[in-house]
Amino acid sequence: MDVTAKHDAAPITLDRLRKVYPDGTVAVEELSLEIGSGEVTVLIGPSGCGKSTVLRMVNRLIEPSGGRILIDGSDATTADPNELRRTIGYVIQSVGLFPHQTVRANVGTVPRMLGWEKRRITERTDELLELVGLPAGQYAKRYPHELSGGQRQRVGFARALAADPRVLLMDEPFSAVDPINRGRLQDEFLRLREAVRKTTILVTHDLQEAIKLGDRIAVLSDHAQLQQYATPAELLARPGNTFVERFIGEDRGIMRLSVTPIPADGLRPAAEAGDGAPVVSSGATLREAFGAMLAAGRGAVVVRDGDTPIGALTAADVQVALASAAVDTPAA
Ligand SMILES: Nc1ncnc2c1ncn2[C@@H]1O[C@H](COP(=O)(O)OP(=O)(O)OP(=O)(O)O)[C@@H](O)[C@H]1O
Repeated sequence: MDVTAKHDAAPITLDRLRKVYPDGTVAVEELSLEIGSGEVTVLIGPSGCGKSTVLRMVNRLIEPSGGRILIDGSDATTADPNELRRTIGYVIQSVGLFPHQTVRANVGTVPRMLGWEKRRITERTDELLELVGLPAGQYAKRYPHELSGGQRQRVGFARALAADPRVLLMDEPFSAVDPINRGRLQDEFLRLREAVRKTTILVTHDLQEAIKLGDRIAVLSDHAQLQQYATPAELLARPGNTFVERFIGEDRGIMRLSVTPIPADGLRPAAEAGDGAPVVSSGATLREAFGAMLAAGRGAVVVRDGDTPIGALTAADVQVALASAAVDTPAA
């Protein structure tokens, strides 16, 4: 059985979505957002600005006070909440695994609710455990307390994918994990995304994470007011207003290095890098190229396409490439 995309991903439209809590708190004033099929959209903004409220309205853990949520064109706000949740994977910071159930039973939760045959559930859970790097032979029979925090998070991710949902909601999924494991889990998420393309809304307060994982980033201010909705490169090159500029902060230039590719047509002859210069691949970012120069104590790198050197890039070229990327990037 193929564990990867069976159901197509679905586009999501938030249409003038609103939430006022019973005590009168306006958590979401009126938010409209288009999320493309198979894309990862990150919601980011200051604490208390309404990110989790927005996310939890999509799977109706919180009932909207107004507006609509269209998933693949149909209105989620009028769907049966239980049925809706079976088509939406949900990953949260504290994972929420059932402590008295094995890893396999945890991952099989939704397929069991859907009445799948036992054998099909076992096959599916074992494949997903393999996919998230926890081979079933070793981990399926363990209980959550017999796993590390990062491993529990992976089980949570496998569980969210079990019934092949069209949509994934992730609320601070990596924030309870230490920085080293967080980096690994983020890398794994990127790898899994290639295999399992789900429309994903991810909430984080970590800008680096947003830039690394998001196809698009929605920057929100209090009451979930949308300040800018753009790709990471656009956001960093052209913050839409002073709120976004302040939110991104002074590391904007450095962060832009990691979203700007090496310019294929702006390279010098490879020989100009000199003997023994460090090598990077043509698909690398300016950050990787600059990092390789710093690590080797050299002023240039050789850029290779496979085994073939296609040119050289100097530290000064990095600066020029960054400046011209700002000009080339279309306005958000
Ligand atoms: N059940 C509730 N009743 C009243 N107000 C609430 C309730 N839940 C959340 N709020 C308020 O709604 C606002 C938005 O909360 P929410 O949890 O969505 O923010 P957030 O951006 O996810 O915050 P954080 O980044 O700190 O997790 C906050 O002012 C919060 O205090």
